[in-house]
Amino acid sequence: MLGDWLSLTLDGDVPGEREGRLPFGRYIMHGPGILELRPAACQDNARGVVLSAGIHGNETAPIELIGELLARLESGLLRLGAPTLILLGNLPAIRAGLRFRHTNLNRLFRRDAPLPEHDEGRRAATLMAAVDAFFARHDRPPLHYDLHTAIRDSRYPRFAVEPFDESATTDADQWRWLAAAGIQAVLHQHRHSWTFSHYSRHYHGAQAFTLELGKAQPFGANDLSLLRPMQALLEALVEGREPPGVPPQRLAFFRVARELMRESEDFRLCFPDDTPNFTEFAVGTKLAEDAAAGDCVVEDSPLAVVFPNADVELGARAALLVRSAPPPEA
Ligand SMILES: O=C(O)CCC(=O)N[C@@H](CCC(=O)O)C(=O)O
Ligand SMILES: [Zn+2]
Repeated sequence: MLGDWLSLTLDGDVPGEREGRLPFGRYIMHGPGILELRPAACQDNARGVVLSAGIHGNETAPIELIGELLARLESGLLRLGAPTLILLGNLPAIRAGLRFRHTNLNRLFRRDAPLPEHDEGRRAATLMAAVDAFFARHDRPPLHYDLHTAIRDSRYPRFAVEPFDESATTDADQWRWLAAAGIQAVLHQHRHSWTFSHYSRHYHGAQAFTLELGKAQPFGANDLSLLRPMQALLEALVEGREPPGVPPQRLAFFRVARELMRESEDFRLCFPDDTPNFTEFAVGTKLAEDAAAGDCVVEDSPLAVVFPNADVELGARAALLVRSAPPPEA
């Protein structure tokens, strides 16, 4: 049954059985794209694990990765040992192969602002409620990995975005696990970003990251062999085992210096569309022209660009401008 859950969900079918048995526990379908796995026996080290994918509908590799995880749980190759919530984000956008339909779902995860009255607004509310209920049900250290792929190539194809929060701290173990899982760089956010991983960190104190796992490709075109170390991390988490870790020296750390916002219709980035993430620009380089905000020029010291995208909504982020940062203290 679980092996079919992804395809049934994406076909828009309602699976007949909403609850069922697994070799080492039970599954409960709380709604479309919301699947909880409850272990028969919870391991001592188990976290409350939230894994989300498809928050952007065109980012398919993480969905395929989760499909493999579910198949291995169902066949008993993996021994479920941690409460786990699997979430598929923007279902209509996944079906259409689009990043989003009306607005970027990954900017809507906040409690203090009205949500838009369309698919993405309603989905954000549903996903937040699912996470709240899951973390309330399971008294385990909360963890949320929101799995994505990026539009462009990257000097570091696999990297983590650490959401900002004044009071949350990241356990040193996370860097060791992520390094062992093939993550190559970490980007610290500099302010609240209202993304899904930020939601879990800010409101639940979870160990939470957006994980960028390569470049976005259509279903079937992903090379999952590059994600085997990440698969090993996810498997350890759902089994409630302590994941493998390596010294995090191999991670490159960056901090956001500023966000480049699109303020007007008359906006353009002054570098080629296919510029890879983390490409560095020298002081004095003009990065963008905006009829309202004026030119954006690199000042003080070189800046690298991450997630450049001129084609965003007005008032949205068109790029993160980042600088290398010291590794966090162990
Ligand atoms: O490749 C791109 O330009 C976008 C990739 C993407 O979807 N990134 C996430 C990052 C979320 C975060 O800042 O934690 C996003 O933009 O939502
Ligand atoms: Zn994404």
